[in-house]
Amino acid sequence: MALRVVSVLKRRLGGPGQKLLRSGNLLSATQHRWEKMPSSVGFPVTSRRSFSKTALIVDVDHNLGIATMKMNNPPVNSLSLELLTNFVIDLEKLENEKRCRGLIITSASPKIFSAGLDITEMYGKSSAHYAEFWKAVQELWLKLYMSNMVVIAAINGSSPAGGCLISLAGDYRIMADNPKYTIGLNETLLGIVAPFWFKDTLVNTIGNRASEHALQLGLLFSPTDALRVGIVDQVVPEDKVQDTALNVMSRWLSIPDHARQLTKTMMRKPTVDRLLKQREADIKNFVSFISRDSIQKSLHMYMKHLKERKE
Ligand SMILES: CCCCC/C=C\CCCC/C=C/C(=O)SCCNC(=O)CCNC(=O)[C@H](O)C(C)(C)COP(=O)(O)OP(=O)(O)OC[C@H]1O[C@@H](n2cnc3c(N)ncnc32)[C@H](O)[C@@H]1OP(=O)(O)O
Repeated sequence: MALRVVSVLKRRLGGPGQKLLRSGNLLSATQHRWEKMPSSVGFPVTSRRSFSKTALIVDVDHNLGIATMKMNNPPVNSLSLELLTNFVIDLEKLENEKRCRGLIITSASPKIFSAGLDITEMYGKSSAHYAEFWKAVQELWLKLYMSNMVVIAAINGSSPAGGCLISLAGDYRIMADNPKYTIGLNETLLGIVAPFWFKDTLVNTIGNRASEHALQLGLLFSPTDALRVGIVDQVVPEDKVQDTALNVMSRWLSIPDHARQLTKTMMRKPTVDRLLKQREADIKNFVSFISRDSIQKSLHMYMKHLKERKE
């Protein structure tokens, strides 16, 4: 199957996309190599590099120009300060790899894409810790939302709150068709409020009315409902998520990088600028909000509820 997908990738880049690239004199080293491949054989992986850090496994296929990043923070891929920090470091590395044009984000442990922000980072800690944590959350969103790479979320499990934000920050979302999985910004269920830039990212994806409805009620959507409302772009059988991501990537990579990137910037920059203009104020706001006794109590109760569910 993987070879078939690679053939599709080569065919796609040999088509109109390739012509566009040629006319714009924009062929990247990776695409040159693709062009030389005879179409009857699968694409040999001659240059593959992996780096694995705590909580993140990154695999770069230089021939395809695609990196796959697997969140690997058991049991639920909660976004701890460490995971957020490593995520940002690895994104920067990939962004600087000229031949890496596409990124697929997924989970190393099927069933949970990511449980969102690590709640234990948000209660019973110092103000300095909350500030550091929030800065890392901001940093990841800023880097991901404005990435020069094509970013596809291969959502192979549940994806509440911060997990949903990571998916929304990408360019395209593919979710596994399993009614047990849910996705959405459910902050209000925890007694907290999605910050304005979480809200903006959702509004940019599904529009104002659907966002207001989803945010006020803290809705967690099944894959079918997520597709209906537009939170995800495609729902596919569980075992087809990765191949579909590669296939979709080939379509996106057939567009000349500079044109696609400028378009992405044009669409997203106003949203990003809103946070950049008030980044420090947003951190202060988070610290003061999360430090409130009532909020600390809500988070504590929520964690207790998560644990009691199992008993
Ligand atoms: C007006 C101004 C506003 C300014 C801004 C201020 C406010 C703050 C905004 C903050 C935005 C927050 C974003 C977030 O992402 S908050 C996190 C939201 N996440 C969730 O609600 C998900 C909670 N988890 C679950 O629903 C489930 O765990 C699951 C992901 C569906 C997985 O279910 P299952 O496989 O059954 O696993 P368990 O529930 O048994 O969980 C296993 C252990 O993991 C712990 N856990 C789960 N989620 C988290 C988490 N997010 N953080 C930390 N730990 C988590 C769970 O307690 C279990 O622990 P145990 O084994 O020790 O019992």
